Amino acid sequence: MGTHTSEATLIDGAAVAAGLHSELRSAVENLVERGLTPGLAVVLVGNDPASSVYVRNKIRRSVEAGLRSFHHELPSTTSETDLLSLIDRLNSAHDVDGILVQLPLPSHIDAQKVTAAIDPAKDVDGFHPMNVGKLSLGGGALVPCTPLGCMLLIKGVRSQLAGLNAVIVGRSNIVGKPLAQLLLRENCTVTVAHSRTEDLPSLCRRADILVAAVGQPELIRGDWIKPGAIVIDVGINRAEHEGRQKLIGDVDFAGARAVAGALTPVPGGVGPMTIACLLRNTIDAACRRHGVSSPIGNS
Ligand SMILES: NC(=O)C1=CN([C@@H]2O[C@H](COP(=O)(O)OP(=O)(O)OC[C@H]3O[C@@H](n4cnc5c(N)ncnc54)[C@H](OP(=O)(O)O)[C@@H]3O)[C@@H](O)[C@H]2O)C=CC1
Ligand SMILES: Nc1nc(=O)c2c([nH]1)NC[C@@H]1CN(c3ccc(C(=O)N[C@@H](CCC(=O)O)C(=O)O)cc3)C=[N+]21
Repeated sequence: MGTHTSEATLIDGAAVAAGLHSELRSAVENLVERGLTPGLAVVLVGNDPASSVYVRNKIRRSVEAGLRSFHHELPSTTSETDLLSLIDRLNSAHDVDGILVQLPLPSHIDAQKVTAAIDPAKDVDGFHPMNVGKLSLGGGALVPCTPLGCMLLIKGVRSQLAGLNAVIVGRSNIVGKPLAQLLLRENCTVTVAHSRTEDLPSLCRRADILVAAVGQPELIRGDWIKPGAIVIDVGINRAEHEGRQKLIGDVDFAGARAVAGALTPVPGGVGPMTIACLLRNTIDAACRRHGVSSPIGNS
C-alpha cells in the first residue's frame, strides 16, 4: 500500500494541559463560591532533585488553580511509622481532599504499605488497592494521573478507539497496568510488553496506538512504528547535552516523526497532562467527599 510521506501531527500536551488548567480554575472558582475550597496535600520524603522539581510544579499549579495546597517535606531518614502517622493525620484533616505521596520513597519505607494507608477517597494518585480494584472492575475509581493524561491526548486525536491494537511498553503499577485498563475500557485490543518480551520491534509494528513507558532513552526506533500510528511517549530521561540537562523520551523522536500519524514530544507531552489530571482528581475527590455535583466533565 501507499508509502507514508507526511510528518506526524505533534500532540501538544502542554497546550491541552493549559486548556484543562483554565477549565479547572473556573471549576474551583465555582466551588469556592459554594463554600468548598478543594485541598491537596503533597508529601515529599527525602531530597531527590527530580522529585523536588515535580513537587514544586504540582504545588505551583494547584495554587494557580485556586486549590488549597499543603506541603510536607520530610527528611530521607523519616521512619515508616512517622510517615504513616502523618498520613493518618491527613486522612482525618477536613480541609484535605487529596493526598499525594511522591514516589519513589527511600528504600527503608514500604511504598505499598504507605499507599494502602491513604484514605481511598483522598487517593488522587489512584494507587490504593481499592482504586486499583475499582478501575479493573470498571467504575468509580480515582484513576492514576499519567494514564488519564495519556487517554485524554489519545482521544483528542481519535475519539473512537474500538478494535484498535494498542501496545504499551512497560508494566508499572503507575503507568502501564492502569493504562491497559483504560484502553481496554475503550475496546482496544491491548498488549502489555516488558523487559522479557520477545521481538519487541515486531510487536510494536502491529500497534495502532503505541505507548512507551519504559525509562530507556530512545528505545523505540522509527522503524518499529506502524505508519500512521498514534505514539505516546511517557518516558522522561535526563541526559547531558552540550553541558546542559536535557529531557529525552523513550521514543526516537525524529525517527518516529517521519512514520507516525501523531506523536507526543518530551518535554511538553504527557508530563504537563499528569499535573493537570492530578488537580482534576483533587477537585473530583473534593466534590465526592462533600456530596457536591462536580463542575468538571467526567471521563
Ligand atoms: N510523564 C509523566 O508524567 C511520567 C513519566 N514517567 C516516566 O516514564 C518512564 C516509565 O516509568 P514507570 O512506569 O515508573 O517505569 P518503571 O521503571 O516502574 O518500569 C519500567 C517498565 O519498562 C520495562 N522495561 C525496561 N526496559 C525495557 C526494555 N528494554 N524493553 C522492554 N521493556 C522494558 C520494565 O520491564 P520489567 O517489568 O520486566 O522490569 C518495566 O515494566 C520513566 O522514564 C519515568 O520517568 C513516569 C511517570 C509519570
Ligand atoms: N506519587 C506520585 N505520583 C506521580 O504522578 C509521580 C510520582 N509519584 N513520581 C514521579 C512520577 C513522574 N511524574 C511526572 C510529573 C510531571 C512531569 C512533567 O511535568 N514533565 C514536564 C517537564 C518537567 C521538567 O522540566 O523536568 C514535561 O514533560 O514537559 C513529569 C513527570 C509524576 N510522577
